[in-house]
Amino acid sequence: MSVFPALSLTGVTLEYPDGGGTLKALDNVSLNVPAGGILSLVGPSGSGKSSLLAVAATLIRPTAGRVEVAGVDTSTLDDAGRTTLRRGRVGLIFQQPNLLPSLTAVEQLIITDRLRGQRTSASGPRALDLLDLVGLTSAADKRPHQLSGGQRQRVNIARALMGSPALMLVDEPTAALDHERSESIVKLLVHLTREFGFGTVMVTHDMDFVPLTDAVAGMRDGRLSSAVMSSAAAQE
Ligand SMILES: Nc1ncnc2c1ncn2[C@@H]1O[C@H](COP(=O)(O)OP(=O)(O)OP(=O)(O)O)[C@@H](O)[C@H]1O
Repeated sequence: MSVFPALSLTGVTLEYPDGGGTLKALDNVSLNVPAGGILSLVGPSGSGKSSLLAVAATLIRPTAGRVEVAGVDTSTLDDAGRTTLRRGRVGLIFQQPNLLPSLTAVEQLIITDRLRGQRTSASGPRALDLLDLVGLTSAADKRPHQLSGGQRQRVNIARALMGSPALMLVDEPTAALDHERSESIVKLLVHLTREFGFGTVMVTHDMDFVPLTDAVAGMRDGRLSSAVMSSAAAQE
């Protein structure tokens, strides 16, 4: 497992122009997510949760502060370097799986290797292994309209594992699912976090599943309450 935290934010502030002034979407946020640990991020609408994920994903540069992904200080990278880091080391899982309607489950995974510029015969077997791991062995040849909401989210998760992510950023993965399916998706994310040794930040509105994760941090008005992540949990 990596000696570096999967994600380290130090004094991160993100301002948006707002009328004549500025709005602080993130206000001096510091956070460490160890490899193999999973953090729940909760907070009211507009508190800055998506902004935190966007900064961690290197999609937005912060106004101030430091963002390190797997030990890489992202402020030292140009746009191309950030894109390479994101494609190679960051997995993104959103509420809506955004699968391509014409592709089968296994093709949804293989295409991500192509997008990374990797044309290798290993993509197919790896994609099938990952579908197996998320419980979709028999659904590899099905297209999105033939899958349930929970199965689509599992394809989405397997797709995010195709690179070798050090950091997994997950935004409301269960918002479209019933309670039982939601719980099994969160349990799967916890299991994969341990198994693959990446760090995970999961935004959730559902407090029921927070105890399944290692720690919880609350956001309010761009500020983060302390999130102490047990390294013991990360090393289980
Ligand atoms: N592109 C933008 N331009 C200007 N202001 C923005 C932009 N994106 C977000 N904001 C503002 O930044 C603040 C934080 O927004 P953010 O989307 O991060 O909150 P959130 O906690 O993810 O909300 P939700 O739970 O509704 O998704 C809000 O006040 C929002 O209006």
